[in-house]
Amino acid sequence: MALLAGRTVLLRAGVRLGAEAATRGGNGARRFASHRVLVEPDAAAGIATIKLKNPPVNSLSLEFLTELIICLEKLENDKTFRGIILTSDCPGIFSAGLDLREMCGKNPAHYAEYWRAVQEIWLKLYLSNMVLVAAINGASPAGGCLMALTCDYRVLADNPRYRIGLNETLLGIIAPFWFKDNLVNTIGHRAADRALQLGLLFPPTEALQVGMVDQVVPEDQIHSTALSVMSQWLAIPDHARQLTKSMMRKATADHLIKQREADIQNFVSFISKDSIQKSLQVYLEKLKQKKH
Ligand SMILES: CCCCCCCCCCCCC/C=C/C(=O)SCCNC(=O)CCNC(=O)[C@H](O)C(C)(C)COP(=O)(O)OP(=O)(O)OC[C@H]1O[C@@H](n2cnc3c(N)ncnc32)[C@H](O)[C@@H]1OP(=O)(O)O
Repeated sequence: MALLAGRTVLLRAGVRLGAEAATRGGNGARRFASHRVLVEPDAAAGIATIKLKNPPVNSLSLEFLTELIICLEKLENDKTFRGIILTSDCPGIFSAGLDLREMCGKNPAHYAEYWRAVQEIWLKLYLSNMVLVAAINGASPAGGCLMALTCDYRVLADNPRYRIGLNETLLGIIAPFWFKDNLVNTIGHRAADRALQLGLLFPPTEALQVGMVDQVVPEDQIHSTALSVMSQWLAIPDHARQLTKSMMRKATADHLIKQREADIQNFVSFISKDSIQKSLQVYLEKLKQKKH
């Protein structure tokens, strides 16, 4: 059933899927992997585990986003799968968010192409017909947090270094309205107002308290917990759950869909400003110097 999916992916022609491979797993399910997106299918259970693998920090580059979008489309169109567990293959990092190098020192056409891909991954995840469970096994700032927020349920590993939140203001940039909408829908208006203005990154206990995640578990239990949550969600008849999900999310998604082009133009003109470019460069430089 395709109640929510089925929209077109608008992406640059010629983006390579790298070493994409499709083979048959032990249980007969197709196993497909690209350079950076590993898919572990469990056909019997109807679940695919997506492991993000773009070391060192799973930053969301254009190529990585493109691979992820294609992977999600394949899974969405494959009736074998009713649920996805989204997790990371990079130790200690779920995702560092948008790749700052895609937003620095490039031309307006590149910024526009990049932003369209960011919008697309959000729409694909947020409107998926499948049950999405985020098994957050590492730090999850900004775009990394946003990916987790699109899921139906979030389990976070209990490690004080695994902070999660929309920290855009700390970089001198602004979370777009649809990041904000997704956060407000998750933690409520007052908590989102404070979290966004201060760019808060919540450690696990606080993330649970504010409702940013649904459960915090010891790190070695993250996958088993995600599987058990998934089986609970998959016990609900698909049509009822999907229609309910659509009812809950459609207005938020439509808010972006109706003004996608204007949102791209806003992003391009904002990110192209000298002052913003300067802030991003300083932030990147600080990240690099942190090690030395
Ligand atoms: C009227 C108003 C109109 C408004 C219009 C609005 C328009 C919209 C505006 C723009 C909106 C943009 C939204 C942005 C969303 C984002 O996601 S921005 C990205 C935010 N991410 C972060 O702040 C995370 C930064 N990274 C870290 O904090 C740490 O790296 C980590 C994730 C906690 C991991 O730490 P550690 O394991 O110690 O690794 P590091 O040594 O720090 O990093 C390793 C290398 O990776 C590089 N790197 C890290 N993060 C990124 C990244 N996001 N992008 C690119 N590269 C990254 C880091 O520099 C290191 O590189 P090397 O030194 O070369 O090894």
